[in-house]
Amino acid sequence: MMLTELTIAGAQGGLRRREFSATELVGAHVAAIERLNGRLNAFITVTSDLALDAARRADAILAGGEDAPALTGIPLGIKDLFCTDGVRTTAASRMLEAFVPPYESTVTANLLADGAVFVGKTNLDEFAMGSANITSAFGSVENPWKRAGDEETVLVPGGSSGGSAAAVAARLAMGATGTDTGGSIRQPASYCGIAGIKPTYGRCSRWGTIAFASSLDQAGPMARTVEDCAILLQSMAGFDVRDSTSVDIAVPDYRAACGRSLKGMKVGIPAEYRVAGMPAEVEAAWEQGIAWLRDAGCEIVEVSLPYTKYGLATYYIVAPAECSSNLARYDGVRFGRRVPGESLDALYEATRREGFGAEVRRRILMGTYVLSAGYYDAYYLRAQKVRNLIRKDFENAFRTVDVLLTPTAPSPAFAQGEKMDDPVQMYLNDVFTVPASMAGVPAMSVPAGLSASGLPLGLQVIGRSFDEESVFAAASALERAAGFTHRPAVRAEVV
Ligand SMILES: NC(=O)C[C@H](N)C(=O)O
Repeated sequence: MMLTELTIAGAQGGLRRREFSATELVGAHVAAIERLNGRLNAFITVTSDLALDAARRADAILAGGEDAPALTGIPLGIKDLFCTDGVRTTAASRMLEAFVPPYESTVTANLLADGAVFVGKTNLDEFAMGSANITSAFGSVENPWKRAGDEETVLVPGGSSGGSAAAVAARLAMGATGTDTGGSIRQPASYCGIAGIKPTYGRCSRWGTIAFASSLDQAGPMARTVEDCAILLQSMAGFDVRDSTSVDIAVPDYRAACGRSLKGMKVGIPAEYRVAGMPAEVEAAWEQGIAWLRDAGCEIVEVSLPYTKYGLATYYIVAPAECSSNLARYDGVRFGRRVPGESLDALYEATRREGFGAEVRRRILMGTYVLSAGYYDAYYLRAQKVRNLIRKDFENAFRTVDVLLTPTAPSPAFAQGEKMDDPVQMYLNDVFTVPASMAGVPAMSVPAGLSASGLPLGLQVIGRSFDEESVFAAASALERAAGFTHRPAVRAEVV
């Protein structure tokens, strides 16, 4: 049996039926990481020994009988933005190169309590700022997919959770955690041919997740199937007194929502997402998705989200503003890197100049500018007002429909080196994902098919606040209709 090909749902059964042990399952993934991570660079830190120890403990628990927690023995990658007790957590930044947290984030603590085994910390854009995983201080990540007939060109995995997406696609982990501020789970999932959900803002605790833009950051799972994402989110989600923005409402049975009948579900197609210049194949994948949902019994309704066109512009005001404030803590005094200087100001400057990469500095500068006296009203305050209008757009749409369907990204994965010198081109990758982030509503990317060049294209399902169940139901119907069994060129079994 090819253990690295299993889904989480499949492995849960196999472990309980003793078809293989957790040590074998984790061992197969650790071996795959050892063979492939040198090339893909999906992990910043590999924790093989810790993982194999945890796998042995998992086997002892599984031997103990039926009530082993749900994720016992399941190997996962953890985005290196989640603090992990005793395991280095870098945010892919030189600033935190040697930071070993003395505590565990709530999301990873929840996964550990359910028995999950962490095989390592996955690469990302520095402080989660980027859409191609090229801003990491630990080097870029290679997308395991190749354009048809072109083994040479290295493609980006998307970002910022690019290491998580590449690791899951290449079968180095069965699932992974991601975080999504403006698309960081959904866009890399789309580029790497896997599923990923950004839950409703407030569904997962942000405690112990290194902050980028606190009013937008949300943790979520990435895995090869919709059901596996449901299984992971079940564990990750929940109220936490330590995060005042986490919401105290019950977490429903997400797995039961997968495969639920869609008869009578109303699906909105937002007119404003038909942007000029969208590649024909992305549009075609979208039309196909609409047809699949109609065939599954949904009623398709045209809706309007008029403020969508301001989504990107306002995101790139609000997110940098919050980032400039959150990242002020990296001053060389309290923790992280310190570069000595003759005065306190000199120490701050030297530390921040050396510790932050170009994209992080750009965001801090933009953020500081839009928050500064004289510009605050013109930019930040206005952006917040527009954000409210974007949120109202969604509220209005969800009065008549249950979910929305859109493409996840305007293109398939692009080549490393492309769009590097043009930040605005890079920001445009987020055009379809950012509005749901601004509104705080849940949104999921699911693989829908391949482009003419043989690369995965994702579709996005957006739902009402706290109604991830409808999102899972629609996404699993799309997954079934798409029958996406394609696998990337670079993966565990082919090396
Ligand atoms: N963090 C994210 O959601 C990624 C987004 N592309 C950004 O650069 O802000």
